[in-house]
Formats: sequence, structure tokens, C-alpha cells
Amino acid sequence: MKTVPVEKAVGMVLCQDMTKIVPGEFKGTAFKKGHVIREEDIEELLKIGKEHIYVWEPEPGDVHEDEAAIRLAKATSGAHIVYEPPKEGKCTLKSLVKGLYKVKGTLLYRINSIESVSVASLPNNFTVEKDQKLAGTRVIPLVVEGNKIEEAEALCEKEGPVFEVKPYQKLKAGIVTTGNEVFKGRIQDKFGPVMKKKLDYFEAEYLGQKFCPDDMELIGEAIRSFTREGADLIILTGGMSVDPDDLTPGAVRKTGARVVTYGVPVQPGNMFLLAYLGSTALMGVPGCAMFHRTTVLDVVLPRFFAGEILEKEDFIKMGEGGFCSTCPECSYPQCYFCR
Ligand SMILES: Nc1nc2c(c(=O)[nH]1)N[C@H]1C(S)=C(S)[C@@H](COP(=O)(O)OP(=O)(O)OC[C@H]3O[C@@H](n4cnc5c(N)ncnc54)[C@H](O)[C@@H]3O)O[C@H]1N2
Ligand code: MOO
Repeated sequence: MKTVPVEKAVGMVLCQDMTKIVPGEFKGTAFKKGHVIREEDIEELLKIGKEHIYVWEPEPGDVHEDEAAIRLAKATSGAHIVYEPPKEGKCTLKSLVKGLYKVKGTLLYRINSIESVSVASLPNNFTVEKDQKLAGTRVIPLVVEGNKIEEAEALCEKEGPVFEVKPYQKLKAGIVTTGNEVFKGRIQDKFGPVMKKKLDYFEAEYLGQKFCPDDMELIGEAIRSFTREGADLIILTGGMSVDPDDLTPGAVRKTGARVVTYGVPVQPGNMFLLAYLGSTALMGVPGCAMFHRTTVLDVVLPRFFAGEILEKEDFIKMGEGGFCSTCPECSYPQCYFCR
């Protein structure tokens, strides 16, 4: 690569995109790679701080930033991910589907440990929409030694890809609402509609809602009835805490289900229960989920609908970041909660 003063660069070809930033007004490409510099460009180039430009004279084995960005994007992208052509030396990865974004953290760490390589990503287990931007790949200098890119490619070949999006599966779900106050008509059910809305987001096949009094046998019967209908998921509301009438965890245990956890290091959602009765997931959802927009349930549901089976360890890890700040305006998943 050769350095040329801009005044002497008329007629020469730019070898990288050139960025202009005016705070609050503009950030983007002022000149594209490949642009042939004209007399009238000189003043603008000087204004964005370029007194010199590079002229591309590749050494054997050198890789230009655009090619490096493409190769890193290609190596790191897995299922349901596409990448855009490079802009200002960076490729942006995007999701082709609504789903759960998975990141192999250790592999990403190793790739970013290669000098000059930079791959920035959303965190693991992020819920993403179709077309959402996921990550950006680039190298820091304009030209990088090819062996650095080859090293990243080899790592991905062996252990990769780093990123994938798991689309949500079409699963069957029902709701069991317990509590004498609702069953006997003392108060109106407010829990069912909140749970139904969450299931709708995942386009679950809805099997309906069953109401039970505070009676273990009847709660157990409602669970079994949904499993006979082929439920993949049964959400249970009411009776999840410590009062004498709180019978839901006991009723779940009595069905013979394998209890993964009753209680999680997450607030709101401390009294959450996850169990598996055969292949059917039973989720005991504490009352806080009726009140707070985001609770542990919003962390668990995407993983469940993406086909994951959660174990105790998954919940233990949620403690750091499991304390919700209950912001006046909740912006989850754009926050630290349960990351
Ligand atoms: N001494 C303690 N008290 C509480 C604890 C605790 O550990 N020790 N845990 C708290 C936490 S955390 C939560 S969350 C709630 C959990 O409550 P439950 O899920 O057991 O809910 P209930 O006791 O059945 O009801 C609480 C509240 O919500 C109303 N409710 C229940 N279901 C419905 C429904 N379908 N529609 C409308 N309203 C409903 C119910 O009438 C009560 O007012 O416990 C804390 N307490
Ligand atoms: O299960 Mo309760 O969060 O912590 O409100």
C-alpha cells in the first residue's frame, strides 16, 4: 500500500470506504471504495480529515478489509443467518427468521483473541426477529495478513459455526389456572389472558385453559387431561408460594413429573417451577408474571419453543443479572436481565 497526498490523488482509485460523521446529523459513507477521485472531492476529503489516502498495492498473502469481513462473516454464520455486503469494512449478520439466537461464547472469544480480528455480537440466547441485525465482522487495519483470517476460518470449520438462529417450533400448550378465589368466581381471572398472549407470540397451538380449585387431585387431573391431548407445555398459575392453599408444586410432584427446579435465582420469578412429565414441560408460574411485563418466564419460553431442555444448571447461571431493575419502561430483551 502506498500513501499519496489527496491533492495528488486525482484520477486514483480509493481502496476503502471513507466515513463521515457529523454528530447528531450524519454517519455514513462519504466516498465508496473504488471511487475515482475528482478535483472537486479534494476539499471534502480534507474536511473529513484525510490529507492522505492509500493506494492499494497488495503484498502476497495480504487480505483487504472488505474480503476479510466477508470471510469472517461466512465462517461464523450458521443456520438461518445471512450477511450483507461489506460497508466501511464491516459485514453485518442478519436473521432470516424470528427465533432464539445462539452464540458459542468460547469460540467467539478465541476468534476475537486473534490480533486485528473483531467480531461483535448480541449475547447468547437473545430473542430475535426476522431481519434483525445480529453481529458485525471486520478487521481493524485496512489490510490484514491472510493467515489471521485462515486461523479464524479453521476454528469455525472445527468447532463452528459461532452463530445460529433456532426458529421456534410449532408446539401445543395449555393453561391450568388454580385458586379458589378464581374458581369460585370471587375474582375474575387476569392470569390466563397474560399467559395466552405470551403463547401467541410463539404461535403455539392453544389447547385452552382449565380452571381448578385448590385441590391437588383436581390440579393433577387437569395436567393429565392436557397430556392426553398431546400438550408439549402446560402452564400452571396460582398457588406457587408458601401459603397453606399453595398446592401447585405439590400437585406437580404427585403426578410423578421430574422436577428440574422449584425456585430460581431470578426476580421477578423466584417461585418459578419447571418439571417434565414424560416429554411435556410443566411450568408453574408465580403471580408476579401477571403483574410484571418481564419475568423468568420470558427467559424460559423462547428457549423452550426453540426446542431446548433446561436443567438446574441453566437456572443457577441466571443469578448474575437475574435481578430486574423494574425500569419505568421495560425494554427487555434489550437489557442485562438473565444474560
Ligand atoms: N411469605 C411469603 N410470601 C410470598 C412469597 C414468599 O416466598 N414468602 N413469595 C412471593 C412471590 S415471589 C410471589 S411471585 C407470590 C407468588 O404468589 P402465587 O403465585 O402463589 O400466587 P397466589 O398466592 O395464588 O396469588 C397471589 C395473588 O394473585 C392473585 N391471583 C392469583 N391467580 C389469579 C388469577 N388467575 N387471576 C387474578 N388474580 C389472581 C391472588 O388472588 C392473590 O392476590 O407470592 C409472594 N408471597
Ligand atoms: O416469584 Mo415472585 O418474583 O419473585 O414476585
